[in-house]
Amino acid sequence: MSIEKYNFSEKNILQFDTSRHQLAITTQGLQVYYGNKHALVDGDLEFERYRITSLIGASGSGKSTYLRSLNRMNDNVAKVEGKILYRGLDVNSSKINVYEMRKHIGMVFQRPNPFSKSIRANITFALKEQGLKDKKKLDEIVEVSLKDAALWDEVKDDLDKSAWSLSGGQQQRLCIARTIAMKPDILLLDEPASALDPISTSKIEETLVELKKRYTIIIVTHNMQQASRISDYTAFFHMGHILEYGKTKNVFTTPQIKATNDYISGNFG
Ligand SMILES: Nc1ncnc2c1ncn2[C@@H]1O[C@H](COP(=O)(O)OP(=O)(O)OP(=O)(O)O)[C@@H](O)[C@H]1O
Repeated sequence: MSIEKYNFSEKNILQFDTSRHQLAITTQGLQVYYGNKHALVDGDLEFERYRITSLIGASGSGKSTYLRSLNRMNDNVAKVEGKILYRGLDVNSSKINVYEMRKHIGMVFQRPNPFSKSIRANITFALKEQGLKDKKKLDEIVEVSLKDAALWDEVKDDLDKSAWSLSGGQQQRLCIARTIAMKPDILLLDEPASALDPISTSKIEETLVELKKRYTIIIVTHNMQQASRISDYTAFFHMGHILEYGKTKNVFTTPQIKATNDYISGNFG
């Protein structure tokens, strides 16, 4: 398939045939440099569709660098080499329309960052920018997205209140709702609960486990309990290398290498 600029639309990318394609996204030979700093040395991973994969490892090991490369958040910040294969296209190609691609591969950041707008407008803003005007349709997307992010019951009577009136945990679920309103295939989350209290954290975790029925989720986390509670697969990063990858249960109970064992048992990092 040729990759021309602006062709990242549904009709131009491969449709998933779930009987044949089990992988949502794959990276091959991904390497990232910040100037002379070789922050990601060998980023080869495959992400199974409709699963949660945790990226774990000590501070500075390259987890966020890897995650942010998956939807080109490192453009203009770092040099990214290698392939990111998604539905027949290389996301890392200079010919990709990054704006369109991010509708398919969405990201939620560490700190909740709702727009300074109403709860409703946080969800409808990008949709309206894209030309969706039908109020009924917009209302429907607001409701479905907030329900999917497990926030609807808490905010349904306050949709026109400022998003900033919400608690940190609610703001983060609003950011998840805002991202899934674009109907992405893949959700990237960079420590989405690290700034939240334990109750908000467990709500986010429950939400993610529900969401994996329809989305492929890749999450950076420092919280080992969180990784083992919610993820199907875990990748262990160490000094820019992905040293271990496998089913979460196996990585946590029978790690294959000492560095993984040391990290998950708290001996370093
Ligand atoms: N914008 C940047 N400019 C220069 N160096 C950077 C930049 N971002 C990250 N790095 C460096 O790249 C390496 C990997 O950082 P990265 O943030 O990916 O690690 P991490 O495993 O996600 O760490 P943490 O868990 O602390 O977020 C580190 O040495 C970091 O200092």
